[in-house]
Amino acid sequence: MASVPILDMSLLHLRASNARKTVVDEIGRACKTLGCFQVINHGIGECVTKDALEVARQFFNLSEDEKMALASEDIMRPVRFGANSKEGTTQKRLFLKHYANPLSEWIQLWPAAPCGYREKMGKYAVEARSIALQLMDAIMESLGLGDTCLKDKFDKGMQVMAVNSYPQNMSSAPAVGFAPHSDFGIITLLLQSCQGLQILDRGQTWKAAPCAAGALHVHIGDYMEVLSNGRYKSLIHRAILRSEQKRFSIASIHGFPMDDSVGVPEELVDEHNSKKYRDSNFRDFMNYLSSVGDSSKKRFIDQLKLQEG
Ligand SMILES: O=C(O)CCC(=O)C(=O)O
Ligand SMILES: [Fe+2]
Repeated sequence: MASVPILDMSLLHLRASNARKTVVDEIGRACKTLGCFQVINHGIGECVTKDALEVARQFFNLSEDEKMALASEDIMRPVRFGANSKEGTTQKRLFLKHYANPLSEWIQLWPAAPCGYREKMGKYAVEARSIALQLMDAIMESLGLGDTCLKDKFDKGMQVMAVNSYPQNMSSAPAVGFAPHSDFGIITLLLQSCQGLQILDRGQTWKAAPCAAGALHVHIGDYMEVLSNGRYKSLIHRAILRSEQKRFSIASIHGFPMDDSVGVPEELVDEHNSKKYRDSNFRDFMNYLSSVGDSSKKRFIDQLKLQEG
């Protein structure tokens, strides 16, 4: 099992004391040494997370035809349903992806069934976004960029919800349900119905991530690697199938506004630290994705790296 720091988010609100600084430093250390951490006391109620996982389960329980009628397979569409059979794994992960911010703009495109999907997933999406904003602020603060104009970009930033369903592993051999990858966004909040997430630690060893009740898993995406000029590397992770049961997870991925370019902040570039990544935006990522397909072993971040020297 990976030793993932569990941080108390309520301490972030104590601006007047040293408590906030202590947590910000701990977050910075976790981002640097591991690329992920987990948070407790984040303020999202237990019934909100339970309801979101429950409507996810109900969505995947619909017939194939019903699911296909509620979402498109087209990679460029805002509500997308698909399977990972192309990812080189033997058993299928099903996924539903949709945008979530601003919610009022997207929610009417979300699946109209099962009953309560929009309301319950929407409630979780809004709360997850609020946590993500607080965490992105804290992470920028840990880089010494607390007062930059990035706040506005975070506020108007995009949010993609990836709702995943993994079958029970029926074979006696371990099986990967989601091939190794890093997420393209700035940070990802991951809610899991049970254990199954594995992270590649800095010793290049796969370790199971804990799944404690009430804790949310947070990891660094490719765009945070760019925003930190490589100080915080995006986390490579995968999901394995459980032999005991089906598994569901909801990844809430947070980025800049869709058309805004993400680049290395000038504060992080000097004569000792060259700019390590080129500017890009979400559309560049989508174009990259449609050019390589889901099966790519390459990571988007590798396309952004500038040559040293
Ligand atoms: O199901 C999981 O634990 C991982 C999901 C994931 O990595 C993703 O949706 O990007
Ligand atoms: Fe992921």
